Amino acid sequence: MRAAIIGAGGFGTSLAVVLGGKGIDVRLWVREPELCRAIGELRENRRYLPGIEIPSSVTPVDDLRRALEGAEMVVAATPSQVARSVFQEAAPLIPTGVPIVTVSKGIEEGTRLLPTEVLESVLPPPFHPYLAVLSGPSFAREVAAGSPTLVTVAAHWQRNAVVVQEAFTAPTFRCYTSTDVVGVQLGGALKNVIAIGSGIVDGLGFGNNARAALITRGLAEMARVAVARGANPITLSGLSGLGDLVLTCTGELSRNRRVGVELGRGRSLQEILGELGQVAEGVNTVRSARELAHGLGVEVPITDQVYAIIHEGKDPKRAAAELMARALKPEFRY
Ligand SMILES: NC(=O)c1ccc[n+]([C@@H]2O[C@H](COP(=O)([O-])OP(=O)(O)OC[C@H]3O[C@@H](n4cnc5c(N)ncnc54)[C@H](O)[C@@H]3O)[C@@H](O)[C@H]2O)c1
Ligand SMILES: O=P(O)(O)OC[C@H](O)CO
Repeated sequence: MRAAIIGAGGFGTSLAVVLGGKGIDVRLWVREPELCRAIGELRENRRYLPGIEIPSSVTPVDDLRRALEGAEMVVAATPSQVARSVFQEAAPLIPTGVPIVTVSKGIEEGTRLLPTEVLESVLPPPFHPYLAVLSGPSFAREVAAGSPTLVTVAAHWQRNAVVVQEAFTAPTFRCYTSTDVVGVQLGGALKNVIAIGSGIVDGLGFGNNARAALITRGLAEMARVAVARGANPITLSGLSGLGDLVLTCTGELSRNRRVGVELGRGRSLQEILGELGQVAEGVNTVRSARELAHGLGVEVPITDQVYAIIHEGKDPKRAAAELMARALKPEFRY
């Protein structure tokens, strides 16, 4: 099999390691020509995934045409806000009838579209049945290091999900399937916002009770939005909901959580992002998630406060106090 991975950040590179490790012929599209050359020479992506050896079956290329020629599976691994521009250029080069799997976790700004919907809007209709999403608790570094990782592959067409499941499954990378394309993508996108909130809680030094409560009420909020957008609520208790939420809200490797910790400590967003040098999807997703939820008439108090802290400079302590002072209510409305 030949696979094209479009995007050589941490995650695209880690998936190249997984597929390449299975002997799959991988073309890894690297946007930056110098980085592309360095990956080829050093067999390592020192910019986004240092210390991990890239198998010889992975060929880094900086040309989309070379990346996509003869591809039997295409993996879209760019940050979600640039997927549209990259795939507008890639569209005429993608072979027909092959799975196109997005691994981006976000909601496009302005359109509020999910990654598969962005791809649908730039690819002609014959490509649409082949779209899929792979999502779940999967830090790139742990995936590439061979730590056991479990994810979900969702596609409207079950057969397509199975093809992708079989292509990715490896001894340390186990894939489940789903047909809830919306639920799986919203789980992956919205958890980043709650992870920033969880980081803020930790940065403020609030302790374990507060973090557990934030995760639990965050999940309730994610499920409300997802259901209003047509998802099955059970999906949100799966790998791409609860699984990824717990990982990102508690794991030291999470960039979204790190942004939150530093915000909670009182540092400015600009300073934090300047130091990070990688994508923290929740920073943009919080805006689209809030718009999406308000448009659907869904209450998202945590998202609202994370938005106000990030984009309106609200004091995190005041945001926490306002969450605690909300009107009293039953935990669930059965
Ligand atoms: N890193 C992880 O652990 C992980 C795990 C699962 C999913 N994801 C998701 O994968 C997606 C990619 O994240 P990542 O962590 O690999 O990214 P990263 O932060 O490691 O790297 C950023 C990537 O974005 C590319 N990029 C930046 N500006 C661009 C532009 N204008 N046009 C095209 N490409 C541009 C860079 O070339 C680089 O490949 C995100 O949606 C992320 O949520 C990441
Ligand atoms: O580092 P983060 O916060 O972008 O999280 C990475 C992945 O989404 C974890 O599954």
